Amino acid sequence: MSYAIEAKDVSVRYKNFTAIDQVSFQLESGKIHGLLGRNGAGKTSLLSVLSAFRKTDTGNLIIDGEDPFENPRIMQDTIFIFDQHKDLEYSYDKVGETLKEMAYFRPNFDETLALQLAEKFKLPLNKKVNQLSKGKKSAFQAIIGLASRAPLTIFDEAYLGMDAPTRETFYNEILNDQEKHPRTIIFSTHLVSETDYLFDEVLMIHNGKVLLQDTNEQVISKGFSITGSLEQVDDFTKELEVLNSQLLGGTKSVMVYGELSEQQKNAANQAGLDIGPLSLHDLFVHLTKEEKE
Ligand SMILES: Nc1ncnc2c1ncn2[C@@H]1O[C@H](COP(=O)(O)OP(=O)(O)OP(=O)(O)O)[C@@H](O)[C@H]1O
Repeated sequence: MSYAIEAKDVSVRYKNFTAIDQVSFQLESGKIHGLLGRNGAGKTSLLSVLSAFRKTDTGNLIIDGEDPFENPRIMQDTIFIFDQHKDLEYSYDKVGETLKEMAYFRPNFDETLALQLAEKFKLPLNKKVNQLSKGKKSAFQAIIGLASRAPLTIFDEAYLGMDAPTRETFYNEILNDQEKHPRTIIFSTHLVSETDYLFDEVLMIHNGKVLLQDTNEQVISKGFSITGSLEQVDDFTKELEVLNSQLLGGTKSVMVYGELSEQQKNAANQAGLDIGPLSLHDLFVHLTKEEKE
């Protein structure tokens, strides 16, 4: 199974508004891809074409070698979990029965896993789906997403309504099952600080454009905090991309994004500057900051 994705000049438009603007990227199969973007960045719009819900307005999208739109094979192999709480209001069947019935619709559905997860998420199997609380409805959908073991599994802010311990269970179960049954997972979020450990690769979008795409490791390796005396920090960072800076008395601390050579790191040490790492959260917050914020 090789659910690699290739997007070339893909746009998504709503009448005159361009939500995704000629983006190109490749997503490797069998990996967990973090799709990061602020509110309105275009995450759901992009996922709507990746999940074959709608056709791209420009460009080419190839999933597992084919155009996914109206493609029964790719659609069967894709699961798109998003906030469907309104639809679930019309689900009058019991949780346990609904999970068991999923096997009819999803060829790889693992009923045993679904029931184990229902126990972990403390889902009452005898309750009707529409009677579940908001967080439990999200857990119910997350279980379907995981137990379907779809070659292309898409979670669009699928944790909405879950409390913090439940979200952690969800994240850990993604990692557990992915280790045993690798698939291509796209996980969209702006809760970067609590999800960063999930991602093999990161696709950051902003105002409908790709801001960066790389392995999580590579992205992190380009973020640094540099702290020291005001003059030394200013001198050292004059050629670097400074994301943010803070001044406390005569001490300045800046966040920079870019490669630092060993020579530059040695020079910083000699100048008495402290160099530290940045988190994916820090990078996300500062790389997507608008000028007036
Ligand atoms: N049906 C629509 N008609 C017009 N504009 C839309 C429509 N759906 C989305 N948009 C616009 O497209 C842009 C991207 O929206 P989208 O929902 O894809 O963002 P998002 O990154 O998923 O945001 P959030 O994190 O807030 O869910 C926004 O400016 C939004 O207002």
